[in-house]
Amino acid sequence: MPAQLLDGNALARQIRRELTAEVADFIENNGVVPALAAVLVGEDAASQVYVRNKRRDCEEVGIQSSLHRLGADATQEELLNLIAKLNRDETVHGILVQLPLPPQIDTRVILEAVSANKDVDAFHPENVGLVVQGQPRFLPCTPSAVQQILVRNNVPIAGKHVVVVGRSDIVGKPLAIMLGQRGEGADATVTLCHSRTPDLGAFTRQADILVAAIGKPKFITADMIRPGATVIDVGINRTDAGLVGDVDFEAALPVAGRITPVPGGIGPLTRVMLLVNTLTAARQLEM
Ligand SMILES: Nc1nc(=O)c2c([nH]1)NC[C@@H]1CN(c3ccc(C(=O)N[C@@H](CCC(=O)O)C(=O)O)cc3)C=[N+]21
Repeated sequence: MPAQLLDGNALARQIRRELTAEVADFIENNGVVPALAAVLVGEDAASQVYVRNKRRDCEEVGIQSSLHRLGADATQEELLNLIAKLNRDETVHGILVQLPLPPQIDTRVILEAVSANKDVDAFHPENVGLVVQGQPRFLPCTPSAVQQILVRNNVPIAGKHVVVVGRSDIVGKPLAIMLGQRGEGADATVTLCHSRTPDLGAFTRQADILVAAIGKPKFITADMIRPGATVIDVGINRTDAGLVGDVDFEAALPVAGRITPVPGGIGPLTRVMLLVNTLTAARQLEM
């Protein structure tokens, strides 16, 4: 039997429906519309598409969104000034600085400048620390998307062996921490593998849940998957053949027990988590 598809588009739609009601309630009770400010620096084509999609998502659930653009030659000071203005603006609850930033700008400096209370990406060191301590203010969007697609599809996590491949600050590292945490949707035994892991297949074949977050097209091949395992593909790789994940999907399908497609898997859910965090930010700031 081929793998069950874990449909990120369908789940994203369902969560947006739930959020629409919660946002309406919030507006009725507080007389304030939750608002996200997106900051886009430069002309990167993919970034423009992402930001447009995020704003469309906001509109669908009743969250206000604004777009703040700077040219590709913007200085760090200009960007810091814009962020300071958005930090002070009481009508803005969430701030998202789309990555990557141009080379003349120090990304760490920028991510630290965003008010931790408005940091809906959860990239600020204070918010990273709170996640590590199990007291999150916001959950990082892609790791949260992975956790939610598992939980909402009743994939058992507690006591299972999760193998995460890829140790980035925005996906692999926080995800490994979250799934290994004590509590709901967690309590897994987690192995974090990366580019310096020798005999990677020996690790991935032990996974009940295998998460591919490497950023290399079709890097995870069928022989690296334990039969029946749940395979979560976080990869978004633009190739001549279109958008492909980090997993060789066609080859994995007859081996895996469950699998997320690309597109239509973790990507759309990641965007939903930004909406969730924006509502959370509005609740915390308007209390
Ligand atoms: N501050 C910041 N926060 C981010 O969360 C952030 C970022 N910068 N920079 C870039 C990455 C990438 N990312 C994606 C989100 C959704 C899809 C997504 O919706 N993907 C669709 C396909 C969309 C398409 O065709 O490109 C899918 O997988 O079905 C993809 C990629 C968020 N990122």
